Amino acid sequence: MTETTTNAIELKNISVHFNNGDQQIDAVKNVDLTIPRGDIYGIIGYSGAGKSTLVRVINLLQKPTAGTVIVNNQKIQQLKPVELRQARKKVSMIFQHFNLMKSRTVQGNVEYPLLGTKISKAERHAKALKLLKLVGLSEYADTYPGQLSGGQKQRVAIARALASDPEILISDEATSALDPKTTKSILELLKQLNRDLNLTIVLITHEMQVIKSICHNVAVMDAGKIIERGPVAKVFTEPQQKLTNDFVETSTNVKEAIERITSTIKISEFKANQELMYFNFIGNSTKQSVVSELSQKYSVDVNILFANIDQIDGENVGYMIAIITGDLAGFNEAIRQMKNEGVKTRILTDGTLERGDGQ
Ligand SMILES: Nc1ncnc2c1ncn2[C@@H]1O[C@H](COP(=O)(O)OP(=O)(O)OP(=O)(O)O)[C@@H](O)[C@H]1O
Repeated sequence: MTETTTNAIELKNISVHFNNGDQQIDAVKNVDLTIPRGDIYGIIGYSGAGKSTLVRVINLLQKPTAGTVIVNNQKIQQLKPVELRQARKKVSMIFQHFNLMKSRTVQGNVEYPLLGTKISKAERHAKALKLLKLVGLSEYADTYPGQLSGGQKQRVAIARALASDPEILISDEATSALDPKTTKSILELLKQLNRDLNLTIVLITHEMQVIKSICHNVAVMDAGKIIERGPVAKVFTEPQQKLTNDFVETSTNVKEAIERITSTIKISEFKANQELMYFNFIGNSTKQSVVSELSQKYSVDVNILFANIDQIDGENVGYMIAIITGDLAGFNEAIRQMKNEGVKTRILTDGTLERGDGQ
């Protein structure tokens, strides 16, 4: 008997090895992963990190070499084939390339998972139409996939994935082939399904932007391991690993901004009372309050070169790069005060975020 929990998925000490001729590939190495019911959980990593292999373990599309897979409180490796078939229906997948059948209509594609089940033809039709309405494609029932845009195809794939009334939806790079606007609309749809159907969503991506827009929690994978995990707002503002930091900086444009700024201004010509600084703040601190606090309270001058505010899992997160001019005492006091208020500061002396730490 497995203990009953509120977790949708528990992977315990999972390893997956492939044999490629003489070579063994360790695609997943001793991974533990717990995903609460109703969560939107992101898994991010570069190509080859082992993300797809790991999520395919959830419905045993990929048998793990070692470890335990618990889905909906069932140890699914112990299920009989007929029970496993039932359990698998509760876990649906969507993919980057939609995998629709060209020769069937949109409605035919959505009905496909219901063929061979006990429900009647009329019920099947009604269910497909209801799902097409849910994904905003009612008027496309008789259309063929070839006549649809990428975003519409993904909506059909989502409707088809929902046909078996799943409790878990796995999205494997489902927005990677879509433009930014369409990506946004598909992510909005996933968010809505998570909310309205209490669908647990496991979302694989290589883009932190995607994680940021809909996930509550995130795990970062590298070379078969989870190297960092936690609530998205925390991982975003306090990345512990360099790889995580790279993903964060790329998605916030901070890295690009630093490169642009340090190539256009000459830090070597700064006066003794000038610093190039990076600020990062969550929640109520705003660009205005950071700037006004610095300039009014501590008599330092702030010349903003870059500023950006992000929404991460419902929280405001701000990033700012500025040249600060002022006397040392006021400057140090300002930094101390901001640190107390949760504003992170770094001196970008050599043009990178790695060196020079005002914290
Ligand atoms: N069936 C297989 N046989 C042999 N090696 C495999 C197999 N499936 C995956 N691999 C290898 O396992 C490693 C992890 O692959 P996986 O597809 O899980 O990574 P990923 O993070 O999902 O990357 P991508 O985003 O490119 O799909 C890679 O080195 C890959 O070549």
